Amino acid sequence: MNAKQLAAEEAVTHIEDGMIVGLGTGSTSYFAILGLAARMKEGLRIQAVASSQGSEDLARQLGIPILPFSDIEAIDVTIDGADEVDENFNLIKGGGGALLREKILAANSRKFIVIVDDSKLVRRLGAFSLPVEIIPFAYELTMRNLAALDCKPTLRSSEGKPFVTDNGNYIADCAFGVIESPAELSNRLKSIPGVVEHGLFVKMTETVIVGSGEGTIAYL
Ligand SMILES: O=C(CO)[C@H](O)[C@H](O)COP(=O)(O)O
Repeated sequence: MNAKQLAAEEAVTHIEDGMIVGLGTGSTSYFAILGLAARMKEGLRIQAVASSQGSEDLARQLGIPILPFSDIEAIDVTIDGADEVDENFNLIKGGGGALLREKILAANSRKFIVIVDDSKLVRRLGAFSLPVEIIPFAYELTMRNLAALDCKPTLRSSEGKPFVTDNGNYIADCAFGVIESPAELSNRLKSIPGVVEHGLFVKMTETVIVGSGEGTIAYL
């Protein structure tokens, strides 16, 4: 079993009958969705909400019921991956482009479990370019305002065209280098008109499960 799968399968053991589960996005969350479906085959009863169309489609294929948001008050547990986790449990997310929906799910969850392989652990965030979701209108100006925060923004592309999120927006991947203060940068990014959301998750989780290539699982 690979490191991502190990972390994902451990996270799934936290899910109990009757829970509403938030489904993350990405290759680690993929294993969590498979793990939930496997537990449902053994009798677990859950309902879910998803952070991307891809995760929703996968869940439906596997028979995991997806609820409309109008039917829920809160999410019991969300399980999701991350691109970087620092020593204070701050995260960079959005490598898969789903950061906006992922943050909405995490912010509305009683518990947010982050699952990663050990390559994602860093002392300080920033080696991974920070994904920032921006609206397409005047995105060139928004990118200039991002660059003024002392980073190098690159418009994410796919097959020669701008990558478009599930929300119809673009992603600017911003190379900051070491991020000294995630909380301060979060506020500065949110103050730029045209920025919808960014991939800094500041103090949003208390549970990080790490799988390693040696087959071990650790809770941070
Ligand atoms: O934030 C995400 C998607 O927007 C993912 O959780 C993050 O990119 C990690 O991906 P993976 O599990 O494939 O390594």
